[in-house]
Amino acid sequence: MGVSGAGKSLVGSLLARELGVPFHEGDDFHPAANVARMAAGIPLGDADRAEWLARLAKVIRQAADAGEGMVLSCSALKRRYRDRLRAADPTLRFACLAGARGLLAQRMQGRAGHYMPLSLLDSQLAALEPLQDDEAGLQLDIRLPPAQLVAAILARE
Ligand SMILES: Nc1ncnc2c1ncn2[C@@H]1O[C@H](COP(=O)(O)OP(=O)(O)O)[C@@H](O)[C@H]1O
Ligand SMILES: O=C(O)[C@H](O)[C@@H](O)[C@H](O)[C@H](O)COP(=O)(O)O
Repeated sequence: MGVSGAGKSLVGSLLARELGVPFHEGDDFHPAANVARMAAGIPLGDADRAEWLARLAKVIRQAADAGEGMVLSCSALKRRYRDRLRAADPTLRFACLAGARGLLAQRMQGRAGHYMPLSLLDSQLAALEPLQDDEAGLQLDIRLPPAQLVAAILARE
């Protein structure tokens, strides 16, 4: 989890590979209208994210019911979004990728062909509610190289 540019897709896919489990890219579950909003520079609100979260919860529940592990990259910016996802699998754990605005902006600008404009970074940071003490998971510093981030997550397995 984390704001745009935090490294969810990169770190999540590497983690899934290490674990030998499927990787799901949360962005792929946004309704087309959400992608259009973001591409137009309009931040998503709670109502926009409801269907997306329902789709993510379904993926989580299916894996849990099958007794299979998986890694899902998704922003999950607010506590209540994470509660919604945890309801699908109470054993869900979150790795929160966190860092400074400057580095996030640099990383957003450094990737090509993504619909998410840099202008939405501040709204993402404003919406972000960090992991709370009673939420299973860990917070990670995005200044670390991807392999070290993966190792830190695996060390908590
Ligand atoms: N820890 C890291 N160190 C160096 N580059 C990174 C790191 N994490 C991500 N990146 C790069 O930053 C950009 C944004 O990462 P990405 O995984 O697309 O973020 P998100 O999915 O959270 O939006 C990508 O170009 C990615 O390769
Ligand atoms: O809840 C949201 O507002 C979105 O999920 C958002 O956080 C996400 O960042 C975009 O979908 C762009 O995707 P990237 O995070 O891959 O840039």
